[in-house]
Amino acid sequence: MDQNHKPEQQSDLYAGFREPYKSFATDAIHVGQEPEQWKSMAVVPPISLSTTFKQFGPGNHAGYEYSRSGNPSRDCLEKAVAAVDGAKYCIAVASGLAATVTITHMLKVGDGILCMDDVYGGTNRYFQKIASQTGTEVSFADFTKPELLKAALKPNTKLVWIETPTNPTMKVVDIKACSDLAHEFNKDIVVVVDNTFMSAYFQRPLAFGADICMYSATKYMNGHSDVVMGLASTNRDDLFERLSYLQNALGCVPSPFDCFLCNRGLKTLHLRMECHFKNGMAAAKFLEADPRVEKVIFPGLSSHPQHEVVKKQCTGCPGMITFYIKGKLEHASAFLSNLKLFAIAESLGGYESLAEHPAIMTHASVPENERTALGISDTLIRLSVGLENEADIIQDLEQALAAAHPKKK
Ligand SMILES: Cc1ncc(COP(=O)(O)O)c(C=O)c1O
Ligand SMILES: N[C@@H](CCSC[C@H](N)C(=O)O)C(=O)O
Repeated sequence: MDQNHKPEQQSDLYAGFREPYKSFATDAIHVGQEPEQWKSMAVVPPISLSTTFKQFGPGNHAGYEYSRSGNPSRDCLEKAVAAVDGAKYCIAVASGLAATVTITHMLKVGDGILCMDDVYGGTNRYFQKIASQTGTEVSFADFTKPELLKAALKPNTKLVWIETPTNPTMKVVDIKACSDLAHEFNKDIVVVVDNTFMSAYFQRPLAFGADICMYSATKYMNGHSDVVMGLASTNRDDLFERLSYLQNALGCVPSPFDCFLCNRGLKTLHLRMECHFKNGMAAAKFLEADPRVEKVIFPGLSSHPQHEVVKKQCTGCPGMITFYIKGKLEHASAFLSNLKLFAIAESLGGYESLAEHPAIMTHASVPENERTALGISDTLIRLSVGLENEADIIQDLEQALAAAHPKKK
C-alpha cells in the first residue's frame, strides 16, 4: 500500500458535478411504501406470494386479479423506482434483457432501431441476432458525436437506444443533445437510455429528454448481486400503457421475492453510490499513475474524453473502471488471476469488487471485428469497484499488477 495514499475528500470528488436530486433518499425510502396500504400497517412491505386474488364477484376485485398482471410487492418497487427516476410510471420485469425485449416489442415489422455502437454485449446480440430476424432493421452509430446520430437517422427509425456510460468502454453520450436531435427529426422516435451504470442516483435520463429510462436492476439498483431484474420508467401515458400491456402479455415478470429484495436494495442506493464513487475514484487515480497501466477510462477523471458532459449530466460516477494493462493477453490474465479481494466474475454494481475480461467474458457475443473496432482488446480489463475499504482495494490492485509485471532481477 502506498503510504501517501489518502482517502479522497468528498468536496473535491463532487466539484463541478450537478447537485444531487432533491429528496432522493426520502423518495427511495418512502414512496409506495406507505404502511396504511396494508391491513397490518406493516412498515416493511410484505412479500405477496399469492399467484391469485379473491374477487368479490366476477371481474369485481380489490385491484389485483393474477400475479403476472399485477402484484403488491411489484407495485411497491415500481412506485419507488418511478419516484427516484423523476417519472410517473415504472414497470419491473424479469431481467435487464427482458426490459430491452419488452421495449423493443413496441415496434412493428419494418421499423428501425438505431443503437449506440458500444453497448452491453447481450443488447448487441439481441438487436443483431434476434430483433433483426423478426422484422426490425438494426443499425449502430457512435453517439458520442451527436452529428453521427443525426446522420444515421432514417425515415423508419422508431427507437434510438443510448447506453451511457457504455459497457465496457465507458463512452459517455450527451442525452439532451441526442434526444433533441432524434425528436426534431421525428417526434415519434422513442429515445431509450440504458441507465444501468450510473443508476438513478447519478443520472436522470428523463430530465434530459429521454422517453424511457431502463436498467439492468441486477446491478446497482438492487446492488447486492442476488437478484436478476429489469426496470423501465417513463413519464408518457401512451408508453406506459403499451409497456404495462406488454409486461403482462409477454409475461417477463419478476418474482415477488425478487421485487422485495430490489425494493430493499433501493433504500440504500444513495449511500452505496457515494461509496462506489469514492472508491472508484481512488482506484482510477491509482491505476492512472501506474507505469504498468497503458490507459484508464473512468468518467470521473478529467482525462475522460467526455468528462465535461459527465459533469453537466451526472451527479457523480459509479465504481466502473475500464483500463488497458501494458503487455498482452497473458499480462491481463495474470493480473486477473492474481486478484485476491476482487473476484473474477461477470456482472457489476454489487457491494463486492469484481473484475473481468470483456473480450473473453461479458462481450464474447460481440463479433470479433466489432470488438476490435470498439477497442475491446486482449488487454482491456473492467473493474466494478465495490464498497470494501479503499486501502484494501488499492493494495489488491497493486499486488495483482506486480504479479502481472514482475520486476526483472
Ligand atoms: C448495461 C447493461 N444493460 C443491460 C444488461 C442486461 O441485464 P440483465 O443481465 O439483467 O439481463 C446488462 C448486463 O447484463 C448491462 O450491463
Ligand atoms: N454470459 C452472459 C454475459 C453476462 S454479462 C453480465 C453483465 N451485463 C456484465 O456486463 O457484466 C451472456 O452471454 O449473456
